[in-house]
Amino acid sequence: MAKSRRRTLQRLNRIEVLPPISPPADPEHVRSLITDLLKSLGETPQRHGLLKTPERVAKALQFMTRGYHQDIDHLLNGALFPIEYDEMVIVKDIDFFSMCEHHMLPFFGKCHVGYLPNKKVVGLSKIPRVVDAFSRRFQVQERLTVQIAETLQNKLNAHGVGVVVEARHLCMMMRGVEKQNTIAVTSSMLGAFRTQQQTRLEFLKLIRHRSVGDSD
Ligand SMILES: Nc1nc2c(ncn2[C@@H]2O[C@H](COP(=O)(O)OP(=O)(O)OP(=O)(O)O)[C@@H](O)[C@H]2O)c(=O)[nH]1
Ligand SMILES: [Zn+2]
Repeated sequence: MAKSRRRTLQRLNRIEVLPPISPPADPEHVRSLITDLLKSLGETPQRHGLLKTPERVAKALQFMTRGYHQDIDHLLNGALFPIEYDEMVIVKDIDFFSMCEHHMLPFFGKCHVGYLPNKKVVGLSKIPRVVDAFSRRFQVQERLTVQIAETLQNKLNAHGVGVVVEARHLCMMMRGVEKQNTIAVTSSMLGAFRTQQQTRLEFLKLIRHRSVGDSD
């Protein structure tokens, strides 16, 4: 099989193996698990300060993992516009928060997205929404990066997509190797962003460029 076809199939496969949309967790069950967790860690869940903690944690976890219940098609449908614009579109400095799947601790930072439209553009706000849908889950940074890029490529049928994610991982800061200033950078370059060096360089230059509204 030709190399490029194998690569395309691998890409499609990765999209197809996205976890299905799951129903929201039962809050009562999560609350009791948190109570047990507190007990196991040596706490007394009945003491005053902890009485509402399981409920608060259940709510917080539900919020921080809401990506599992988001339908990307639904999210993008209605915001794909047939517009003749064939220059690069970039939405950069998108703040995100995710949770590392190894330690269930946050990793967070910025995501930069660029694409070369092919007869249609997507509503600008939908790009951060896609970033949120994939980051609000238990993740590794590499998979997050690829899922954002491949979803946009797939849904927009773009000439190319580039995604760069820069993040700090609390599992490397507050435990483990304890490095406070380390930033992990990942990227996924598809289509023209992979095959044309000039396109990739333009994207990388523009995401480094100082933005409107930035202070001096
Ligand atoms: N590639 C990748 N690794 C990650 C990510 N988040 C956390 N990790 C790493 O996952 C690895 C898990 O390694 P293990 O040796 O199984 O776990 P550990 O003993 O807790 O590792 P330390 O963090 O080194 O203490 C660590 O090296 C983490 O830094 C991520 O998004 N991408
Ligand atoms: Zn981790």
